[in-house]
Amino acid sequence: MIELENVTVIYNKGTLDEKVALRNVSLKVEPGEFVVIVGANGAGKSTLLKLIVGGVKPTEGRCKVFGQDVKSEKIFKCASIVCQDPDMGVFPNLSIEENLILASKKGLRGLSFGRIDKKILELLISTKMGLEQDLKRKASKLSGGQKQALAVVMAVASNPKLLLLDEHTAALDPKSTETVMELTERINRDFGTTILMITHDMSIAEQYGNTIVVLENGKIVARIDKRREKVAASQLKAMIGSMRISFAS
Ligand SMILES: Nc1ncnc2c1ncn2[C@@H]1O[C@H](COP(=O)(O)OP(=O)(O)OP(=O)(O)O)[C@@H](O)[C@H]1O
Repeated sequence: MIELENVTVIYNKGTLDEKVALRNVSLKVEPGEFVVIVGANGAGKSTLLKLIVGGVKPTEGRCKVFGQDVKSEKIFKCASIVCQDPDMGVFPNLSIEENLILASKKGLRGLSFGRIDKKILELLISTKMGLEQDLKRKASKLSGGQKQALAVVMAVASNPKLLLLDEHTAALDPKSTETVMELTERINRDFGTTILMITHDMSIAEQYGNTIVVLENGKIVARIDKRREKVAASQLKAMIGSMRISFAS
């Protein structure tokens, strides 16, 4: 599904501001995998996600998604992204229902509002956040946790093959974090959606996903298959170097 071959990304190449963000990175992600990406600030995690959606191009090497070189307009139809700010993932002046219907029509022309898909409504109910109780409520009236749960459900409303999550629980309290992570896991398990998730929370990395990719200074320094070996949050912290980052756990 995703194949990076010796990818190097250099920002502002040839200028005084030149910055190597990824160095000779090779990575394969299979369909249905749930990959957790960890690493200190500046390690290159967001650059990796930007590469996959075509936001940056490899300076060297090759990045293929769905078997082809990345073309942003094609990726847009098959992938969704949720970032860390709960206000970025929802349309505040639209109701919960309108947000979901709009999200399900991603990439289609026109805004014909219809009904919410049964599968999406069930997913919303499964969060136990009460979102389904008043679908006419404006998104601006929701709590941060509710907004982020809605943003994740919206992200899968268009049946994407790939879900990219950039610290999507970073702004949430522990209870909402657990709810949103359980929702994330359910999407991977029940829909088979491939997930790439960045987190600074090592207890989340320990608990969720099947693969952990550790980035350091633009290089992949470890790829851990959790189905074969267990890894504790404390080990991950030690691996990254706890002096260089403040962890949530
Ligand atoms: N648009 C840009 N122009 C120049 N340098 C950039 C740009 N984006 C990122 N960088 C640099 O590239 C390196 C990798 O950045 P990136 O955002 O990928 O790291 P990260 O691991 O996601 O960090 P964080 O955990 O702080 O979000 C950093 O040194 C950063 O300063």
